[in-house]
Amino acid sequence: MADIGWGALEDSEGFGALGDNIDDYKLLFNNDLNELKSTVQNLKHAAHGMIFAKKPNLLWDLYDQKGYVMASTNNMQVRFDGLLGFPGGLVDDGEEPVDGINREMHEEIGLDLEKYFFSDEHHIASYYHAGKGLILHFYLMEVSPEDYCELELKTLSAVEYGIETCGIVRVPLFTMGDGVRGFPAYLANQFAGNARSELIKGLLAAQLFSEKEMSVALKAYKEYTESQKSKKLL
Ligand SMILES: O=c1[nH]cnc2c1ncn2[C@@H]1O[C@H](COP(=O)(O)OP(=O)(O)O)[C@@H](O)[C@H]1O
Repeated sequence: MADIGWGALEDSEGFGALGDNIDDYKLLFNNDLNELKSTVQNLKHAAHGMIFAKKPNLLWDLYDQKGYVMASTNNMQVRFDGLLGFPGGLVDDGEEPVDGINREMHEEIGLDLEKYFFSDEHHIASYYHAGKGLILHFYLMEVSPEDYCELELKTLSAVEYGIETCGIVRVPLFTMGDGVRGFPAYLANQFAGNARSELIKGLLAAQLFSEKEMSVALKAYKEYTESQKSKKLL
């Protein structure tokens, strides 16, 4: 494989560097955000969003699917860099995060901004990574199941499809008989930034999972990843 290094990507490669510890991402409250803006020079912002629809139905007459969650594009494993993440991206200098997410949503999933756009009301959390000088803003938007399916189809003709985005995936919202396959196994993928935590937060905020259901799923995910550490996989 040719090693061509970073080239033109060099300026931004540090933001996506692998090996983050989830504790590096601190949840911000309004005052924290204002204080950071006045005290830290060269803060960089990124904004990502989860689009979901609620449609309880039984997959194979067995598993309650609860609904649809577009937890990805802009690159999920499937991202250009091999990771999973939500649509969105870096906010341009001088741009507001909410304008950044709308721009990125249009570029990456072809979101029709005349019909759907993210506003401050959709913002549910922001996180700060001090080492990277990066603030991640996370948004959540519900659409109807019919519109969700239409949005999915549009992703194939988005400007960035095949470049930054390699296709969307739906997140399985159920757990199978072995207690791992389904949502817990999905969590064991590699995610960009703190997208795994954002997904968990988004599913709870959307009331697609109860706290109890989530804690059972997280326990299964943790036990599974722990058990994999001692396995020879290749
Ligand atoms: O879904 C996500 N949630 C949280 N952080 C993410 C997600 N996707 C990417 N990131 C992080 O956001 C930053 C910007 O990456 P991204 O690839 O989205 O921006 P870009 O497409 O503008 O280069 C990186 O630090 C990356 O690790």
